Amino acid sequence: MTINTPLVNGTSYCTVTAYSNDSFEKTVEFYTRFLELEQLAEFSNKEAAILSNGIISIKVSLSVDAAKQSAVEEQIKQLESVTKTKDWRSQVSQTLVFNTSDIFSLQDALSTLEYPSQSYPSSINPMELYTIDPLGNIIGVTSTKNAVSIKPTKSSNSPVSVSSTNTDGSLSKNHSFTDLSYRMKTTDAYPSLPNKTTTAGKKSIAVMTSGGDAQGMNSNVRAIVRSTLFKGCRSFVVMEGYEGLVKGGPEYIKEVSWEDVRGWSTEGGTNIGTARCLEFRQREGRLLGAQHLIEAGVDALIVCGGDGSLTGADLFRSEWPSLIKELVDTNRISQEQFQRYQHLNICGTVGSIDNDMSTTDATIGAYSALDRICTAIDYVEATANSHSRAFVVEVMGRNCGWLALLAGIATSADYIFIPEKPATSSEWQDQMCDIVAKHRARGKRTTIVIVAEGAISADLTPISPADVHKVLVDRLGLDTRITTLGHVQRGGTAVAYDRMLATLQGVEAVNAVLESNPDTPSPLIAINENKIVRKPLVESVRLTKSVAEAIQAKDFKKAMSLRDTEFVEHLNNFMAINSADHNEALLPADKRLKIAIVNVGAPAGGINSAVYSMATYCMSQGHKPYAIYNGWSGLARHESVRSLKWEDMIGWQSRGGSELGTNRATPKDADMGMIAYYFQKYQFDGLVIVGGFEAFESLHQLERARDSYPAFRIPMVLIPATLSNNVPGTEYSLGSDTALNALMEYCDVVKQSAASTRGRAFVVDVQGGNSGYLATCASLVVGAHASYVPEEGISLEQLSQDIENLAEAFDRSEGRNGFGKLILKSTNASNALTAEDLARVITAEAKGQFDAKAAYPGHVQQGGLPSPIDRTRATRFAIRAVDFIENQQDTIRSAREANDDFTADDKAVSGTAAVLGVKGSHVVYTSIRQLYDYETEISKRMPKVIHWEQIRAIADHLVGRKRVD
Ligand SMILES: Nc1ncnc2c1ncn2[C@@H]1O[C@H](COP(=O)(O)OP(=O)(O)OP(=O)(O)O)[C@@H](O)[C@H]1O
Ligand SMILES: O=P(O)(O)OC[C@H]1O[C@](O)(CO)[C@@H](O)[C@@H]1O
Ligand SMILES: [Mg+2]
Repeated sequence: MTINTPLVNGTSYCTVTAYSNDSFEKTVEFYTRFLELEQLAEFSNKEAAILSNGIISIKVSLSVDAAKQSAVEEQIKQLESVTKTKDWRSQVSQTLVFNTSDIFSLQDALSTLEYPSQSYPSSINPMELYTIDPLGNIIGVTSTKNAVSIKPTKSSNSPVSVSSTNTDGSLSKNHSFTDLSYRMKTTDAYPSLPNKTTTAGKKSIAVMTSGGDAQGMNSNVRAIVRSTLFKGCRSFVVMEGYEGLVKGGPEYIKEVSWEDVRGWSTEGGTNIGTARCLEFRQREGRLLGAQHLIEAGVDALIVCGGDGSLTGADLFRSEWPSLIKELVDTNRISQEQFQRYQHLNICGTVGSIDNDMSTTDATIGAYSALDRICTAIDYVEATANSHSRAFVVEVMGRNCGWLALLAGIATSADYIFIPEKPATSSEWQDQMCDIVAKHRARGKRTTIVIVAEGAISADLTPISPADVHKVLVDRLGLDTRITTLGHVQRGGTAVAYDRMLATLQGVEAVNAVLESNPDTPSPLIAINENKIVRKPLVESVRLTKSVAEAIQAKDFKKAMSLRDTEFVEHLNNFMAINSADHNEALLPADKRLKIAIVNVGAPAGGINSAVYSMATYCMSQGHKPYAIYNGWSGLARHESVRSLKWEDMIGWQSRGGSELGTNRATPKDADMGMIAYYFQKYQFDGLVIVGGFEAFESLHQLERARDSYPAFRIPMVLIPATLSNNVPGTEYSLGSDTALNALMEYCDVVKQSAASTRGRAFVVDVQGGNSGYLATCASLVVGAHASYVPEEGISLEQLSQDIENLAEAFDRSEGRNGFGKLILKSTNASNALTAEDLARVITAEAKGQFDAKAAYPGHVQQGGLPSPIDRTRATRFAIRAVDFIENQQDTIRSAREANDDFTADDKAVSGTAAVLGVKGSHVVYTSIRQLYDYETEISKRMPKVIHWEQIRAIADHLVGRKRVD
């Protein structure tokens, strides 16, 4: 803390800094003291800042009354006592990583220090936090609402200025900082990159896979091995799960190197073997396990497995003291070993297709298994349709219904059976037959019923596919077949989501074991609301067990609540869309609306699913859904509006492309007047736009046109859908997952070709406009040697470094397989260099040692069928969009009634035209005004803040890419 001028009557300037990375409690105390100080002195100028490693700083100018001077000085001393005294500059890292929940708690305290700003209306952003570099320069501004921070990229060169103002409006700071194109946001969503440590005190970290194999386990092992080595530690794998521990020795507990896991991300199953090991369930088995770990000199064990494996891990942890005591007492380990291995440093990463572990939203493998199920059902649909048959499809999941539920939504199945929502035998029979019969009566030629392998009726009796088959045949006379998908569900390579999840969790698991001390509870690495987090293993195991107990006690509500955070919402969504208008509408007649939907921009996976879900949900609510075909130009030129009928949309949930037709014209391009005319004619009460940046532009234009055209004075909402994932207001757009998977599959094939050719690299040209999201995520999931994105550009220094790295890698390969190299280049990463040019440059520089070729996946990146993630998220978004239109009716009505000149400047009214987005797992709505005016780099068609910088760092780190700063 510095007091720049002595405290005297009048204004004195005082800088106070709190170091929140040290202790959160300390920081809270700091604020409390700070607020007390505010009671004693008048603050005329306040600045709150988040430093670049999460440290909080506050600067104030104090006007001190002479009578209170000593009290103020005393209070400042108190403040000093909760302020870290070490020289913090040496500790400040360049990466900002802070815990969002901490920030949210701190906001309450911070909001009392309202920091006014002219660049953001205070009603929108009551306060800004500043990111400050180690030398005290402001390098970014943060909205406390989003708890995001902004920092410039390293190779930046275009100046961006940030100004802040005092309470009286005078300029307080005007900073220019260089920022290449956009500012990157780093939150705690991703694990921090491990810092390289020295080999002093080298630890040995082992990883094993256990239980049923799951796609993505190999990515997890690869990330753990490489992060371990990067940290200067020794890396081991335990072969064959717990069996390897029980058997022990170098054959089962093997030391591995960086090269041993090369290319593993693209391989299915688990390359280090897995097993269901009976001996480990016995104490003697665990005793042997402990002995063998100690003999191998392993300090920490990371277990990738399902609920069973992690239950075993938890038991092993709790028994450890007694196990080593017995080992030393029976001379199976030495006193020295006994002393050294006092604590079992253990960590779980959840790998299982079942998604049945409490406290994590997704387990590694679950989305890949879902993908296999949806692909199989999409296939079955074709034959079912040909014969007009019913199919009962049994899916895995043990006692969890997640796979069946999500597959039910993604394939618009007619009926599902899951353990969490059982019915009595007569209830389910009647309900299923009623729904299937209604679907058939409306012309549906296929019937798909999904049965989770753990399905039960309300009295806990298992429901088998044969039971369901019998009812469909006996009561409905349907030609019915049973398809048991079996182990196909665990087959094939991991989808992109699982590769990312497994990789990020692997990196975090190594961080966790290295940071742990004997007092740290053993962690499980989970994903919550899209953030990689640590949970106490013991608690996760306890909660998981309580799901089974709740089902046994027939407390199904509790069982469901212990599943992942979206489970109940998914179930309600499934029920709402699958019965459409077959029953009495839910809303009374006066609440029923006419809602239009339109697709704008390029096709993206999930667009049809959004239309289908929106329309069927509207029907179940009692609304009338209208489709605008062929975008705004279709409407303006051909009045292409039709009300959507259930029977017209059969199969749309799973279909790629856009059934309604889409193009890039905005309302202004098409004809604003004609569009308003048709809105008036059809008396729409709400509008849902599905699309990317042109859809965003469209919403902006319509909202601004409300003053001139009363027909647009209705709630309007945008569902973001574009593979570029560049729509402001959301971290995720429909279609980006489909595109990522399409690109990933393409890259896997190209990489295989490169590996077989030996000495070859491919430069893959990646779509995405000015957004490097797709190239960045793809580089992580395919293990690309390097990626170039528009946000960073291509510097000659980095390019030459990458070529040098490439030469080194090919040198090391000595002609072995597995050395296919990929470089991903966003088309817009450079205006000067195409993928072709890059390939030529690399070939020339390689001087015959290797060569490079360009590869252009082009529009293949739009994907064929939408991925299950895009389908199920489309359903969630569409239903939320209709809810939004319902909820905004009163606001818009009173605004219409109150004012002939529609005052869209009013915040509540402008909020009725919004972008629906996802932040973490939360669906949020942000007004188009706020986004367009303050959060968008219009010329670049990009949000000002992007959230995935850390993925780039991790992708680079796992392939050993050297960066030129
Ligand atoms: N209660 C327990 N005590 C000791 N070990 C256990 C326990 N439960 C499971 N294990 C060990 O973990 C192994 C795997 O458990 P399980 O077969 O339940 O699979 P899982 O890890 O739940 O994975 P998945 O369900 O995806 O197949 C078991 O074979 C056993 O070796
Ligand atoms: O592969 P196994 O041993 O036959 O086990 C099948 C079980 O494993 C899982 O695939 C994963 O737990 C379950 O869904 C299924 O019940
Ligand atoms: Mg299990």
